Amino acid sequence: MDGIIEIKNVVKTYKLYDKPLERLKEALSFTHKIYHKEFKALNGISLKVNKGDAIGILGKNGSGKSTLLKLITGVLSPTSGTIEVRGKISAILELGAGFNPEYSGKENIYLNGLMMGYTREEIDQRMNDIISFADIGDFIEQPVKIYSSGMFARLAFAVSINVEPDILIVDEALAVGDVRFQTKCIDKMKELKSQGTTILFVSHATEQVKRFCNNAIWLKDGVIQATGESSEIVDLYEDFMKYSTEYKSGKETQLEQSVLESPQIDFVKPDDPTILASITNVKLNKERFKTFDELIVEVEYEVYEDIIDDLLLGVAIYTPDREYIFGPNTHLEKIDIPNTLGRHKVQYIIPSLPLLGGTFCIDVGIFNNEGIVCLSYKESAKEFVITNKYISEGLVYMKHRWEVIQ
Ligand SMILES: Nc1ncnc2c1ncn2[C@@H]1O[C@H](COP(=O)(O)OP(=O)(O)OP(=O)(O)O)[C@@H](O)[C@H]1O
Repeated sequence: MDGIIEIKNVVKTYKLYDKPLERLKEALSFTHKIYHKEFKALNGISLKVNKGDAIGILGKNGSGKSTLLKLITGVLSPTSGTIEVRGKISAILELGAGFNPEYSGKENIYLNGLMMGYTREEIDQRMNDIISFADIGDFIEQPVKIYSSGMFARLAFAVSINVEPDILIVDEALAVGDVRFQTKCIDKMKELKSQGTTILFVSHATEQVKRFCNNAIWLKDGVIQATGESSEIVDLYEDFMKYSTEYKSGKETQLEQSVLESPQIDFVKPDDPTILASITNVKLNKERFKTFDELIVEVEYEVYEDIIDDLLLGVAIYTPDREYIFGPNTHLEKIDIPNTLGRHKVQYIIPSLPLLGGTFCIDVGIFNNEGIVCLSYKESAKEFVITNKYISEGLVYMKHRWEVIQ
């Protein structure tokens, strides 16, 4: 089936001038001298949106979100590439766009409705719904130039969602309303969604995107960095914003290559007699997980003494900013590990990872004397990412139940 919006290889270039005068100089130049630099706000965007999709658009300031939405609504045209839209769009892009400041709220409702192709009679039929949704009292008869930004948002929203669009575009408009109004808008957007309206939704409130949208795209420097199920993309995006970890492809490997990059050489005792043991390799079963997946950390280590008493292995999980989450060791759990001369491998297995979304690091250490003397320690030996469907909020999923008492 064809998408309701199809974008193919779209580039949008802006001309940047160092001084405003240079724009004029360029326009008047007989020799066609170029005074501008070119800046690609969008660089090769391809996207297909299906009818009934609710798509969240994520990206930090300047990543190209508004430019993309303006291209879809036709306010801007692309420098190259094609955009096809099959349906009536209602958009709240910038508050105030499409409103005449001198007109009253009511007159602006007519203005907007007519611009969307409705007749006066059709607008009259919807007028009461729009006014009651906006809920700004007598201000509806006042010129909108005296409105607060909150009132403006109410009116703009009321108009946009009461005109039965095929595609509703909401760019950060909710942020200005109060919580009660936001709830009302989300409820109305849900209603539209259930009736098959396609929704494009830009919000810095990523939880809203997670809850409301089925899919999301993450724009970075004018290109689509990742696209997919909304809560997975939100997790990746939030991680990037917190830790600047680059998105890695979701390819799952059997046991991936060690970060320690030690080549597989024969076991050789080091010359340095103070080195009693050493961690030589750490592998994970994959680098991207979902909550409740099995995590396997395989630790390879070498012992250079005939025997090391009380040898213990610890594996710890941290957040990238070194918040300690969990760190058991073989001594505490009375597990014997090989402690004689040679190379050994031990697996640490969490059958069902309770961690919710995010990036995590694994430290690995071998010790003796109940963990007091460290023989070898690898900080952040491996890193893994957890992305999920929206199942809960917080850091870990705890077993729980609910009971209704009354
Ligand atoms: N008319 C313009 N002329 C020149 N550059 C522009 C113009 N409009 C936008 N840009 C630049 O294009 C880039 C993308 O801007 P855009 O407004 O699409 O980003 P955004 O993701 O919506 O940002 P924000 O979250 O701050 O609204 C930015 O670097 C911006 O400075």
